[in-house]
Amino acid sequence: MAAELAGKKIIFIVGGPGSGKGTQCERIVAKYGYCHLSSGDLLRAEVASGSERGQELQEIMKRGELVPLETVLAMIRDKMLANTDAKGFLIDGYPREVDQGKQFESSIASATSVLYLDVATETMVQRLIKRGQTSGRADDNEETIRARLNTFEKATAPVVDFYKQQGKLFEIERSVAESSPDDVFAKVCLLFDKL
Ligand SMILES: Nc1ncnc2c1ncn2[C@H]1C[C@H](O)[C@@H](COP(=O)(O)OP(=O)(O)OP(=O)(O)O)O1
Ligand SMILES: Nc1ncnc2c1ncn2[C@H]1C[C@H](O)[C@@H](COP(=O)(O)O)O1
Ligand SMILES: [Mg+2]
Repeated sequence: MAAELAGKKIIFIVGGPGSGKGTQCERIVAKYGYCHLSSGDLLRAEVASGSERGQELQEIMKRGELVPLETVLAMIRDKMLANTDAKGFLIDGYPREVDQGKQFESSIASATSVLYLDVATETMVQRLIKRGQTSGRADDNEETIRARLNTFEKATAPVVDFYKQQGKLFEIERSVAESSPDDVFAKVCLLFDKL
C-alpha cells in the first residue's frame, strides 16, 4: 500500500468502449476537482513517445486486446504518486479484469467506489464509429471496435459482478447511460455528492 495515498477517495470508472467514461470524467473533474487518470490516455502517451515499448503497446491496442497488467498498473501508480495533493482520483478504464482490481488494491490503495456505465453494444459501436471520424485513434475502426467489445465482455464484465458483491458498485442503468451526457452526469452527481 502507498502511505501517501491513505484516505484519498479513489473511484474506478468502468464501462465498455464508448460507454462515456471519458466524457463523464471531464464533467466530474470540472465540478468536483478530482485528478483524472485514464489508463488508455497513459498508454497512448507512451505510444506517442515513439519508444520501443510504445510500438509494442500500439500493436496490442490495435488488436483490441489488453496490455499486460504490470505495465498499466505501474503507469497509474506513478501518476498517482505524482499527484498526492489531489483530493481524490478517477481511475478511468481500470480495472479491465478482476486481477487488475485486486493487484491495485493490494499494492496501491483500496477503491472507495466503482462507477459503471451500462450501454448497449450497438450504441457503443455507433458512438465510436462517429468518434473515429475525428479522434485520430488507431483503435476507432469497426474491426478493432468489435474486438474491444469482445474483450470487454470476456475480461471486464466480471469486474462489475466482483464489485457488486463487495457493495462498491454504483451503476448507471442503461436507460440513463444512453441518454444525453448531461442527464448521465445528473445521475453521476448522486454518487459524488455523497462521497
Ligand atoms: N451520453 C452520451 N450520448 C451520446 N454520445 C455520447 C455520450 N457520452 C459520450 N458520447 C460520445 C462522446 C464520444 O464521441 C463517444 C465515446 O465517449 P467517450 O467518453 O470517449 O467514451 P469512453 O471513454 O468510454 O470510450 P473509450 O473506452 O473508447 O475511451 O461517445
Ligand atoms: N486497464 C487496462 N488494462 C489493459 N489494457 C488497457 C487498459 N486500459 C486501456 N488499455 C488498452 C486496451 C484498450 O483497448 C486501449 C484503449 O483504452 P481506452 O480506455 O478505451 O482509451 O488501451
Ligand atoms: Mg476514454
